[in-house]
Amino acid sequence: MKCGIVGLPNVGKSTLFNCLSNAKAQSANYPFCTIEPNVGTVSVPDQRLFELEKLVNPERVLPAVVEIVDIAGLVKGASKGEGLGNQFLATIRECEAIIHVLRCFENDNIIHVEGSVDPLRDKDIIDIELQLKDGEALNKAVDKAKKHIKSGKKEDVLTYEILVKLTAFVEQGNNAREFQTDDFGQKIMSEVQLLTNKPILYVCNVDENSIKNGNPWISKIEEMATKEKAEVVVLAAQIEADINELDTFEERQMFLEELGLTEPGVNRLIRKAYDLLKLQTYFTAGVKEVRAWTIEKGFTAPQAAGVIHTDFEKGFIRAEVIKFDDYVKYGSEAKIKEAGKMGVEGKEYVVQDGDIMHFRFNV
Ligand SMILES: Nc1ncnc2c1ncn2[C@@H]1O[C@H](COP(=O)(O)OP(=O)(O)OP(=O)(O)O)[C@@H](O)[C@H]1O
Ligand SMILES: [Mg+2]
Repeated sequence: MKCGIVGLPNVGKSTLFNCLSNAKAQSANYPFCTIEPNVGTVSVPDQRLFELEKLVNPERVLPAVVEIVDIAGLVKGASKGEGLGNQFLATIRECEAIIHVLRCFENDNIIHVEGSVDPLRDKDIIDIELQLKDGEALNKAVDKAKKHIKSGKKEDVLTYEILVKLTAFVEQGNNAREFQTDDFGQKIMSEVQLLTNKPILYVCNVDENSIKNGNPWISKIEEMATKEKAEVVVLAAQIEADINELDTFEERQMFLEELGLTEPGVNRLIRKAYDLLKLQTYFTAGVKEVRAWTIEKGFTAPQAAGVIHTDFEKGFIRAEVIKFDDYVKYGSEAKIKEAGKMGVEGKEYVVQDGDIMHFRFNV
């Protein structure tokens, strides 16, 4: 599961990537600094892990991770191969969700490829390029679907009709994710793997001052995002990157507090990205290791077990489930059992966010 960071050149994508990830990307004040995509894994901050650590006292703690890709900047004409055009778009296609960075900071020393700060205009530039690319893909899909309607099958006719409507919708300058359709339409749409149908989250990259005093662009971006049913995160990538460089936790905390923050803005971003990918967490807790595992929402117990090892899924017998709140309330597995709070669940059980799981299986 990957999240791609997109935006115009020189808006702070690599700076953001560096605050998020252990991998380091080159970030500098010139457009097209990034050419090859940078890939990094990001730990998902989760307070519950700290609480379980206190209770279980394990040898190690492993958080959930998501993969983040820092992509080259996109310019007008990218869909026709301008800038790093097509390569850029291919990388986005491989991502399951998009983080779109919008420059909201003024700084005359940092080149803006459009000559001025206007994040809504910038957003439109990117949207148009992605829509053009989707238009190409859709026209091909329509041609293909047209051949199938000769079969006379109702489903084929419907597919064709939906694709024609969707193509017109996108060609009129809309993102596919806003197309109103039923489940069947959604399925058809997902098969075309459109760039503008990926779930999206906007990052307002502001300066330090805006964190304390606000920034006029934020409300405009929020308004736009509400219409799109997308999420917005406001953060100052440069200052967060600087804070990240500090050696001790105490120092970092002190600087954050000076900004009026209790945690880095990127933590909020990671959690939202995790949500955007429709992911959730369950835990395993033992003396050797307390660990967060990533599953898709709706996974059953055997599917969740399969994330640890395929044998766990194949040989699944049952799962013992403790609710996180019970773990904290009773303090140990023994006491939870005593209180009759350990659930025993079968193959049909749908794992809930925060469940602490033990799997019984044979191979
Ligand atoms: N919030 C911010 N406030 C001030 N300066 C910033 C902020 N975020 C990033 N910058 C500066 O903007 C410049 C461009 O940043 P960065 O290299 O991260 O952009 P990019 O989007 O990755 O660009 P490219 O598309 O060329 O790879 C850097 O000099 C960085 O220090
Ligand atoms: Mg970059």
